[in-house]
Amino acid sequence: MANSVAVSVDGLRVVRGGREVVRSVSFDVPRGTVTGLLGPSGCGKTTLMRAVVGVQVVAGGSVTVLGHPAGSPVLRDRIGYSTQSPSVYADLTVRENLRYFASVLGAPRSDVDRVVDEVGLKGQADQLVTTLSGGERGRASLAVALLGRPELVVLDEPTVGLDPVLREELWNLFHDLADRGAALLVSSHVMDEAARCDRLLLMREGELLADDTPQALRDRTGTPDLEQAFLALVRGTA
Ligand SMILES: Nc1ncnc2c1ncn2[C@@H]1O[C@H](COP(=O)(O)OP(=O)(O)OP(=O)(O)O)[C@@H](O)[C@H]1O
Repeated sequence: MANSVAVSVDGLRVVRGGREVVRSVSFDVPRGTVTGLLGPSGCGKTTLMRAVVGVQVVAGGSVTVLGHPAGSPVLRDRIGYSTQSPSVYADLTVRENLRYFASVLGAPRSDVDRVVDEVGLKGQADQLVTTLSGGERGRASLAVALLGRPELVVLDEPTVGLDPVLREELWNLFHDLADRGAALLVSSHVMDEAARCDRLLLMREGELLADDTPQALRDRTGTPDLEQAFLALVRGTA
């Protein structure tokens, strides 16, 4: 039987610029769920995601992804990662970018139309990336991360700058992907997105304050509001 844990992080420590920005963090990301990574700007979310996708030098601890050490070459086409800065070629159209990345990743060509549709860029598929809005460019990057149906999808603030309708559509897409068995690790610094996650990792100053379901966090802190729950955890009153 396949392991139900997609990512296992144990005692992870990361030092950047001479400062420990991730301090002994441990958690699992289960398959078939959307796990949210939430916390204020600068708390270490991107650094943690970089460690999971295997592009971050770590000072200690271990990160195991789909049964392999993070960064193993065998994981290359099993993980989709979308960074905060769009990583698509500005002088190509959306479709040209996706065809190129599909061939690099060995994903079927039919995937191009699927992911264009999933991120809601059908109307812009033949537009040059340079002419896209910021939100559209971000979605083009997201489309690249979804090529090849990765088992783990790591998305760094994928809904920044999007209107509420698009945000809703993308969160529905994330849950569809999880229902099909993928593990998603999605960061946000907007607390109202926390309620949309199956599980939450709340981070502050390089440490994990909580690793639980939204409901359990509300129950534990005695507040119906996740922002208030976060504040209660910060103040140590929960
Ligand atoms: N290359 C670097 N050199 C030195 N310090 C760094 C470097 N990259 C990040 N940091 C520091 O590490 C800490 C964590 O940064 P990180 O980008 O992981 O935060 P974040 O939670 O993703 O923030 P945001 O929500 O603003 O993107 C920050 O204090 C940041 O200033």
